[in-house]
Amino acid sequence: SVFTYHCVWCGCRLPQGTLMLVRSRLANLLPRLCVLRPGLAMSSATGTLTVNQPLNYRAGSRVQPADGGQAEEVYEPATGRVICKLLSSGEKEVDLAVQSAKAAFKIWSQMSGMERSRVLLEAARIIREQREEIATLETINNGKSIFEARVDIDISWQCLEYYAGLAGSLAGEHIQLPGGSFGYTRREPLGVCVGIGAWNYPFQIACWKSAPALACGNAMVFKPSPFTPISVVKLAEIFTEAGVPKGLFNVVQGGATTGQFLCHHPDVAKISFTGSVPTGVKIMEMAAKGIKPVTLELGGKSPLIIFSDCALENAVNGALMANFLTQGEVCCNGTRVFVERKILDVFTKEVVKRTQKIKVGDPLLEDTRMGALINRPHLNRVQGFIKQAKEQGAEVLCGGDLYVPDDPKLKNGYYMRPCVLGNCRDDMTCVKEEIFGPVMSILPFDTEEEVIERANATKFGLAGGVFTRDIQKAHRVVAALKAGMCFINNYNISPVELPFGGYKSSGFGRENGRAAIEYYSQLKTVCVEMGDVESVF
Ligand SMILES: NC(=O)C1=CN([C@@H]2O[C@H](COP(=O)(O)OP(=O)(O)OC[C@H]3O[C@@H](n4cnc5c(N)ncnc54)[C@H](O)[C@@H]3O)[C@@H](O)[C@H]2O)C=CC1
Ligand SMILES: C[N+](C)(C)CCCC(=O)O
Repeated sequence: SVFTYHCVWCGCRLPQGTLMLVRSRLANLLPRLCVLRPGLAMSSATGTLTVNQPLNYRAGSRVQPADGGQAEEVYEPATGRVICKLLSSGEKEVDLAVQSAKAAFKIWSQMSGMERSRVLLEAARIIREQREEIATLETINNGKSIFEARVDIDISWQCLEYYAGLAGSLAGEHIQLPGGSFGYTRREPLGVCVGIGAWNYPFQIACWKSAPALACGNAMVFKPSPFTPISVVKLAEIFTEAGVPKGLFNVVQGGATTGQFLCHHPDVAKISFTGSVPTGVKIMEMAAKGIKPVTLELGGKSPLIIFSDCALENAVNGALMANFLTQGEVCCNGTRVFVERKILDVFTKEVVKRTQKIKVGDPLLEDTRMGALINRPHLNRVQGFIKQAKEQGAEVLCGGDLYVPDDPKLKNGYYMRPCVLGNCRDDMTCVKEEIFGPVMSILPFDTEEEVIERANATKFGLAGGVFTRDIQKAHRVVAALKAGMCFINNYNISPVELPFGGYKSSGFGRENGRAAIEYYSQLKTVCVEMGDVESVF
C-alpha cells in the first residue's frame, strides 16, 4: 500500500524522498529534527477504513469480550458506511477488566510519582509520534475535520504531559501538634476508576480522565461511547508501549448495559462520566448505592455576551468558535449569543457572512472546516430543533439545511450547513435546550443587568463568555455568571492547565488543572503521638 510520511515531532506531512529515517526513540532525543516515519496507509482515506481487530483491551492486549457479544454497527459519519461491528461487553468481561485493573493497581500505586511521571511522558511522546494516525481515526469515526482532530490530539498529549509534571509533587502536609506530636496527610489513590465517555471527543475525553487518574496512582477501566469505540483502544496500546503495568488501562465496549455493570461493580472506587444530563442522573444513582465518588461532565446551553464596546472581529471569531467546532457537538458551546442591540445588525451580518463561508464536506480534506454529524438520528434531531425554531418564530439567517456533497462517496454522510438563527426569544426551545449541533441563536439585549439575569436563567451552568474592551465590566460580568468555565474575549480554547467543569445541572467535579487531582485521590491523615497516652479511664 502507499504510505504518507509524517514528521514525528510536529506531525507535518513530509515530502516523499526525504532522507532522514531515524528510529522513533532516537527522535525523542533530537526533538527539533523533522523525522520520517510511515503514516497511515492511503487505504485510510474517507470511505475505505475497515477495523477488524478486537476493540476491547484487557491485561495489556486487545481481546474479544468474554461474554455479552451483542453486535452493533459502527459508522463512518462522512459516508454512512459501517466501519466495524462492536461487540458489547457483558458482566463477566467487565469483571475481568476490573480484576485486571486491580492487579495492575497493586504495582502502579506503589511506584513513586516520578516513576509514574516518566511513563506518562513516554505515552505523551508516542501520541505525538502517532498524531496523524490517531487524528485520522478520530476523523473517520467521529466525522469532525482532520484540522480539528489534530488539535484534539495535541490537547490530549499536553494533558498527559501536564499530569506527568504534577505526579512527582503530589504530597500531603505536615502539621505540628502539642508536645512534639504531629500529624501528616498522605494523598493516596482511590483504586480502580471507571471512565465513561461521550462520542464528541473520544480520544481527548479518555486522556482527560486517564491522565490525572494514572498520575495519582489509580488504574482505569474506560468505556467509550458505542458510536466511537476505535481511538481509545489506540490509547490503551500506547500506555502499554510506554510501560504501564499490564492491565492498568483497560477498555470495555458497549452501551448503557455495559456502563451499568461498571458502575455497580463492587471493586470500582470512582466513576468519571462525560455525557448527557439524564445519563448523569442514572450514574449518580448507581454510584450512590456503592458510596462511590463521581465526576459528572454533562451538557450545557451556555451564554456568550457580546457588548457593543468589543473588538468586533474578535467577537465574531469568538462566536464562531463558540458554536461550530465539531459540528456544534460540544458541551460547553456558547449557543445563546446575546448581542448588545447597538451592534446587533453589524454583528449579525458579519457572523452570517463568516458562517456561510465555512467549508463543509469530506472531513479528511485539509481545507474542510466542518465535517459530518455523528449519525443519522442525531442529524434528524438537530433538524427537528431548527424546524421547531421556525415554527416558534425564529428566522433562519443562514444554513440549517441538509448538505449533500458532490463527491458520490459522501452522498450518505450526515451533513448539514451551519445555522444562525435570528429573531430569537428566551422562551424558544432552540434557546432553552441543548441542540448539540451547529445552530447559533442570536438574542439582542440592552443592559448589563438584564443580560446577566437572562444568561443565568437556565438549568445548565457549564460555560459562559463575554466580549468587551472594558476590563472591569468583563470581570464583573463573569463573576456574576453561574457557570464553571468562563471566557473573557475568547471562547472554547482548552489549556489543560485550567480546571474545566460545570455548575448546576451541568455537573460537578473538575477535569484538567490541579483541581482534578482532588477528584482522583483521597486524603489519609496520620496522627503521631510522641508522648505517653493519657487515658480518661
Ligand atoms: N460536560 C462535558 O464535558 C461534556 C458533555 N457532553 C454531553 O454528552 C451528551 C452527548 O453525549 P452522548 O454520548 O449522547 O451522551 P449519553 O449520556 O447518551 O452517553 C454518554 C456515555 O454514557 C454511556 N451510558 C448511557 N447510558 C448509560 C447508563 N445507564 N449507565 C452507564 N453508562 C451509560 C454511553 O454508552 C456513553 O458512553 C450531550 O448532552 C453533551 O452535552 C458531551 C461531551 C462533553
Ligand atoms: C475542547 N473543547 C473545549 C472544545 C470541548 C471540551 C468539552 C467537550 O468534551 O465537549
